[in-house]
Amino acid sequence: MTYQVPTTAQDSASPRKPRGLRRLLGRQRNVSVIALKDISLVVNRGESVGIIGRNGSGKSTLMKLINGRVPPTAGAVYASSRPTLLGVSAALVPDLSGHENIVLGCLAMGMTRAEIDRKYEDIVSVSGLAESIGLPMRTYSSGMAARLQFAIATAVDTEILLIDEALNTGDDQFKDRTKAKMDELREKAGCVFLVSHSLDTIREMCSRVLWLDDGEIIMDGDPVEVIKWYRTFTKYLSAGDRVLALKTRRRMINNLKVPAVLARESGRRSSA
Ligand SMILES: Nc1ncnc2c1ncn2[C@@H]1O[C@H](COP(=O)(O)OP(=O)(O)OP(=O)(O)O)[C@@H](O)[C@H]1O
Repeated sequence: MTYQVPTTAQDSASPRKPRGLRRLLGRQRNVSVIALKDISLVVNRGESVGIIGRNGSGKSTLMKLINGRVPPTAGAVYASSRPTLLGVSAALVPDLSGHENIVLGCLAMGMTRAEIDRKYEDIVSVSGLAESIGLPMRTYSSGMAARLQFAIATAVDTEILLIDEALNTGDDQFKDRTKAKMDELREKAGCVFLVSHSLDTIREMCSRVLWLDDGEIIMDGDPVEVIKWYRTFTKYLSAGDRVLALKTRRRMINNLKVPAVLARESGRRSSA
């Protein structure tokens, strides 16, 4: 997956001196940023997949690809239904109350008024905001806003849920409720993807973990094992030992088992 980014950096290769504004801004041209390199994975019903990795490793890009928000520049993503992407930046309206935002958010996700009425109490209960639900959202802390957003997003009957960093702002009580909600979603034969820098959250919530680095899958498997090796890698980096860090990275990639991706014609879900 490659992004095309316009840049105004001076073109040192050009012998011609730019004039005026062009000189000030430099020559505009596109540079390619490779966000994901040739990755391949298959996720089955009932799995909750944590995605970890350093800043810029490609986690959010992978979520946007799975969701269909950005099209892949090569390869394809196949899903059995349209995934729902829950991100902390999704728009709720600060001047409206929690109650009004629930109605608005649910309507935006395609729910009917009858469905909203049926699910309203559950949404408020998951958010844990019963006492503040009549107050404008701008009076909420960022953690409270994230809780409301999580409760709204998970109310929709979605088979594939993508969560990008939304769980890290909640307190311990909320974490218990989100875990219960995620278990419920998995039991409904769906699957959940969770991006987070909180390794504890990932270990508690996920049945499988992907470690991404520099656009590549480094490890894919048991949460405890993947987190252990990711911690070892970041520890070496923090200590300035790039050689050991890269050795660890290479060793993990060499052990990686790339899944057999079935052709679309087979009728089975697959991704590339
Ligand atoms: N819209 C965009 N246009 C251009 N480049 C982008 C865009 N979004 C992401 N990138 C680049 O793609 C790479 C992967 O970014 P991405 O946001 O997927 O990483 P991330 O693992 O989610 O990072 P973080 O942990 O910091 O949120 C980075 O090099 C980033 O600069």
